[in-house]
Amino acid sequence: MLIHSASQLLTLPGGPQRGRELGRLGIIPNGAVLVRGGKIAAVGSTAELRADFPNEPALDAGGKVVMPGFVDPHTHLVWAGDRAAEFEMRLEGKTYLEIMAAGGGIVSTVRATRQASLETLKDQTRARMRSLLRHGTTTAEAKTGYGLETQSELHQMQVLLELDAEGGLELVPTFLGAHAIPQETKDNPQAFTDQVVSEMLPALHAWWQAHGGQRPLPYVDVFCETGAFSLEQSRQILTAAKALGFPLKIHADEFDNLGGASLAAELGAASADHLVKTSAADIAALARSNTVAVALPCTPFGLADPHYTPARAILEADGLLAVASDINPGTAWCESMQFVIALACRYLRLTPAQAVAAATINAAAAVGRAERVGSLELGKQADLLILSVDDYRHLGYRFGTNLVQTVIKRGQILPA
Ligand SMILES: N=CN[C@@H](CCC(=O)O)C(=O)O
Ligand SMILES: [Zn+2]
Repeated sequence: MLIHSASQLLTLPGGPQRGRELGRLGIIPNGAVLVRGGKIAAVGSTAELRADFPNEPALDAGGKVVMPGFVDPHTHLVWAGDRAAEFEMRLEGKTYLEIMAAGGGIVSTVRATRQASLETLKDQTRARMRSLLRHGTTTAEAKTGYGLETQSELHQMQVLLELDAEGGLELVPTFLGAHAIPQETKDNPQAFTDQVVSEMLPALHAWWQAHGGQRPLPYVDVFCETGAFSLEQSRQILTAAKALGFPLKIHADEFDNLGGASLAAELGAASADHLVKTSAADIAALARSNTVAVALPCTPFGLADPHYTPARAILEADGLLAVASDINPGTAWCESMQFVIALACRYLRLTPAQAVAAATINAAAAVGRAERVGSLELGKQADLLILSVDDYRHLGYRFGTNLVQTVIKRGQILPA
């Protein structure tokens, strides 16, 4: 299939974009892309590709933007129920950490999720996945983390693998058994940390040998935060995971600066996420590493908190920056990377070009898939979008409407 007559074909060439390089879109005006066998077979001008492939079935992009599908590198997609009541409590003055300390927050979603059957969890998660796809996300990282005990966490992992196997939105699984301290051990975070290390991670490893098929091991993540896991406990969990061969991620500096970003850099984690209260020393450590800094602007927006990730400082330091939705039932039920881009332009002070690169090729790097998705380059997976606009800067500029007209996943046009 030859997709032609794109006003702007955004190719995002040359791999992940560090520091001031961020925003290299590789725009081909009046561009075209040849898709064969679910992969990108050629990119160029419409005139060139039409001359070279005259008999190829054609799809007219109609003078609109064509670009890679968004990669959402941080989601909590699997949960049951909702927390609308907590939203209201926050508006009335309670903080997220206060609600969490009083037995609400993450553990209240844990109660609902533990009770839900596999089919219920799949149905509720599938509905969100479809919405992500309609908004242009073609690959998403997805975390467990609403079980907080081995069987329930593995149940959520099973949901993720089964939904991924259905096709459509492609999922990159992450194990987040260390998402919060469960009610059972709420006065003893160290006991739960020890349980994650000695029971959950080995069980996950064994489960993966039986159920993971050919897939690489999933990421292991931890919520390093006041009221969740301390820096030392996070180190214990991530070090144990690394020893078992798992690739790593961390939630760091959402509310307090505990040093989780430096820990991520030291352990070679794929990403460190949130990074709102990150110190200059942590930023420098990240910038010296290949750990991607993942900003989640929907989260402070969702909490009506004025503090956002210091994205410009990360870029000045020559760090790798990506953006993600952080979709979750507590702080940020947002299915749209377009909205993430709109927030990133305003609150992270990124240009639309920087935000687009942070939501595609750099986001792919944050989930270890930069060789396969996130750009339109020869041999990569044909995951692409046709927008309803002729200038990519409408991403960021406009918000609250879906500017994605057509989604193509592995070369297949998805039903609208
Ligand atoms: N901060 C920790 N985890 C999620 C929130 C999850 C929830 O509140 O249910 C986050 O990344 O924002
Ligand atoms: Zn998260």
